[in-house]
Order: sequence, then C-alpha cells, then structure tokens
Amino acid sequence: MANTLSTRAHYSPPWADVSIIGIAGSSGSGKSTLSHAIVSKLNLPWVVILSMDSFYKTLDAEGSKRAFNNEYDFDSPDAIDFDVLVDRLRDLKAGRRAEIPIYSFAKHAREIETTSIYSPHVLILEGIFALYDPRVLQLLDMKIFCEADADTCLSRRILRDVEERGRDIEGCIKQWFAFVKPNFERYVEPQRKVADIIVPRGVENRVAITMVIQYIERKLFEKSKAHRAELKKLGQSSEDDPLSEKVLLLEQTSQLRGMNTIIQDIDTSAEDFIFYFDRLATLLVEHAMNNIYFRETTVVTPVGSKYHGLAAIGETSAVVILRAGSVFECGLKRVLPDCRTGRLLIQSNLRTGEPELHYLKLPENINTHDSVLILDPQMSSGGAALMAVQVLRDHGVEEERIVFVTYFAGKLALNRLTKVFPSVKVVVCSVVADFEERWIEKRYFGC
Ligand SMILES: Nc1ncnc2c1ncn2[C@@H]1O[C@H](COP(=O)(O)OP(=O)(O)O)[C@@H](O)[C@H]1O
Ligand SMILES: Nc1ccn([C@@H]2O[C@H](COP(=O)(O)O)[C@@H](O)[C@H]2O)c(=O)n1
Repeated sequence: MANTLSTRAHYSPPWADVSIIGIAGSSGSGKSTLSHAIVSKLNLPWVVILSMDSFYKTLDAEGSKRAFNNEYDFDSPDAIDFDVLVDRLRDLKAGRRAEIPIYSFAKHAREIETTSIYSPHVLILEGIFALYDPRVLQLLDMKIFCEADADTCLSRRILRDVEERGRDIEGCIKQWFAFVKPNFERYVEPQRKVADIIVPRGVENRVAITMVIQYIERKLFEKSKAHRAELKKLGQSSEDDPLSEKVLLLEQTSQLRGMNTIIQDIDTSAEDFIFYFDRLATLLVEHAMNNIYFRETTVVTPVGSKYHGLAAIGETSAVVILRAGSVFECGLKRVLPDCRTGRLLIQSNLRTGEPELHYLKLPENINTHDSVLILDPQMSSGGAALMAVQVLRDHGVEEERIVFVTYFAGKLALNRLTKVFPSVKVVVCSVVADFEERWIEKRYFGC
C-alpha cells in the first residue's frame, strides 16, 4: 500500500527541543563573559548565546532623550519586551528559525537589521532578567545566577560602557545610583532564589564552569543517542515496505543503462565519468521538473501559428547538500540556468555516524517558491535526506513542493524519507543496496 498521511512516521531533528540555559545576575557581574567561556570550552557549532539586550523595547522621542541624559530606567523589567522574547524562545524550542533584533547601546535603539538563530542544540540566554519571567523559566533547562560584589560590577561596567557603549564616566555613575543599584536589589537579586547554581566570581569559577559543561555535554550526548535510535527505528519499521508512489524512478531505457554502465565501471576515465554523470544529472533534473506545477499557456510561433503549451507557475529553486550535491550543478544549470541555489553542509560524525548540520544558506523567501529541488547524488542511510527536508520544512517550505533528486538510493533510505515526509517526491536513477558507501563525489571531483 502506498504511504499516506495517516502512516506518517515521527522524526525529530537534533535541534528539536533545544536545551536553554538562563544566566542572570547584576550588570557587570560577568554573565556575558561566562557565557562566552562556556561556548569556547564546548567548542561545538551548535551552542548559541542569546542576549536579552536584544529585547529592550523601542523608545519614543521623549524616552530616547531621557536615555541620552542617563535618566531612563533600563533596569526595570518594564524596559524589556518579554512577549517577543518568549515568542522567539518558543520558536527555537520548537526547532523553528527565529529572527532576533540587534540592539545598539550607543543609540539606545534596535538596528534595522536582525540576526537569525536556527538549529542550535544549546542556547544560552543571558541578561539581568534571564530568570525573571515565569514563561521564560518554564522553558529553561538550567538556571544560573552569576554573582560579583557591587563595587566590582560598577567598576567593570564603567570601563566597559565607556570603551564599548559610547558612555561617559559621569553618566555611568548617575545611571548606576538612580536605577541599576536600586533595581538590582528590587528585581535582579531575588532571581537567586530560582537559580539551580549560583556562580560567584563568574568566569574565574572553574568548578562551576566544569559543572555546566558536564551538564551540557551529557544533554548533547543523550540527544545524539536519541536521534540515532530514532533513525534506526525508522529503518527497522520500513524495511519490508514497498516503495512509496512518490518515488519516481527514471525509465530504465537502453540509453540510460548504457550511461549507467559507463558511470559505474571502475575503469572509466575521469573525463568520461564527468561527461556521462552530467548528462545523467540533466535527465534527473528534467525528470524532477516534469513533476512540478505547470499552467497551460499559448504562444505564437515564428510562422504565426499557435502552440498550446505549458509554463512553470512560479519559481523553482534548488538546495545542494554539500559537498556531494555539487555534482548536480552542471545538470541543474543546463535545465534551469537562473535557478537560485542554496547550500546545506551535512556531515556524518565520524565517531557516531550521526548526520550533523554544519552550515546552511538558503535562497531568500524560499517558502514562497513553487518548487524546491534538493540535490544529493546518494541516499545511503537517509539521515542526511531527512535532515535536509526538515530544514526546508522549518523554513516554511511545504512538503508537496519539495522534490529530492538523487542518483543512487537504498530502499531503506527511500522508505525512511517517504514515511516521515509522505508528500515529498523523490526522483532517483537506481535503487541500490542499503547503506552503500558514498563514492560518486569522489569519482566526480577526483578526491
Ligand atoms: N572575572 C573577571 N575579571 C575581570 N574582568 C571581568 C571578569 N568578568 C567580566 N569582566 C569584564 O567586565 C566587563 C563586564 O562583563 P560582562 O561579562 O559584560 O558582564 P555582564 O554581561 O554581566 O554585564 C567586561 O568588560 C568584561 O571583560
Ligand atoms: N540602552 C540601554 C540599555 C540598557 N542599558 C544597561 O544595560 C544593562 C544590562 O546589560 P548588561 O550587559 O550590563 O547586563 C542594564 O543594567 C542597563 O542599565 C543601558 O545602559 N542602555
């Protein structure tokens, strides 16, 4: 029986249910320095710092005037847009991309540009009110309160604000005694009570940092284990299933078999390999294009007669899974010369075999494109394919609009992908043994 939506299997990528660590404490206590120390100790691509400064409310002209006179209270919770912060945290927790405002302390205002966060496995939320809002507290996996005595905080703050935030010493002192100090006692300090760990001396506190690192490493290990187990389970449950009707195999004509013979022959020269692979890639992209949306149209020929034909409805873009997917670029250009192309770097962890997302750059407004082709010449375990489709889904691309284009695929991998994403089409040249080692890109690029 063909796959239907009711038989959809569950898959959650490694970035689902991101662990969020909150670090609160007085201004100048070393929250930001501590956060950076944790990130650099972990030395992983998926740990991201989110500063609460990004969520300061926009000021009106009067507020801005007061801010420049050091007369605006930035140390009251009212200065923070907690609703937007909670929204963004919820998006990230759900594995979605979140647009984060960029704040300028020198201008007391948000910049026009935003920055985006997507797919962290761990997020560090740092700010004077990181443990303040009950909705935020609910989302936190670990709560830290960073401590330093008030004199230290003030002297650090003066040095930093004069050097980095465009302030003068007098203004810093005025702001400190009017707002920072009283509000620390009123709002910031009480957050100690909800903290799991109090960290005196911030970044100098090696014991505390080690504890936090161990906690994060344990969480990441558990997640990786769960992700691998999920992939394995998906494989076991789909082993005996027939291929979905969404798997569109190229017609095995004698031309195609001839090309395959040359491509698969170990003695084929590099030039011939590239020539025939490019030809085949063109056919695969053509076949994908046969399965996108067209509308009827009529054109006039040079001799004045009418031709009733078809035209693509909207834009088709492509996403190459690096580095193997680059072998499709020549074929893609032949069929769609102006196709906007994004890139994903997905690599298998050498130790665990787990696919990991390392880099992503997608065409702008990809969610509005009519069709998106994902290009990868080999589908071995299906892990990279699942991840790539999930990335597009997280960026608003509807499943029906995705066509996965591949040269070789194992049946298990095809079943895994179409069970999780039953509406995704897969264009494939040959179905081969499960878990076949990747070799196409090595032959194509000669290394
Ligand atoms: N343990 C420390 N020793 C010396 N300077 C520090 C220490 N921790 C932080 N600083 C410095 O103090 C200033 C404020 O630290 P920061 O981490 O920005 O504090 P917060 O984020 O809590 O406001 C920065 O210039 C930073 O380099
Ligand atoms: N326009 C602004 C906004 C905030 N502040 C001060 O920043 C402090 C929080 O940032 P830390 O990195 O020091 O935690 C807070 O105490 C505000 O007084 C500001 O001066 N100007």
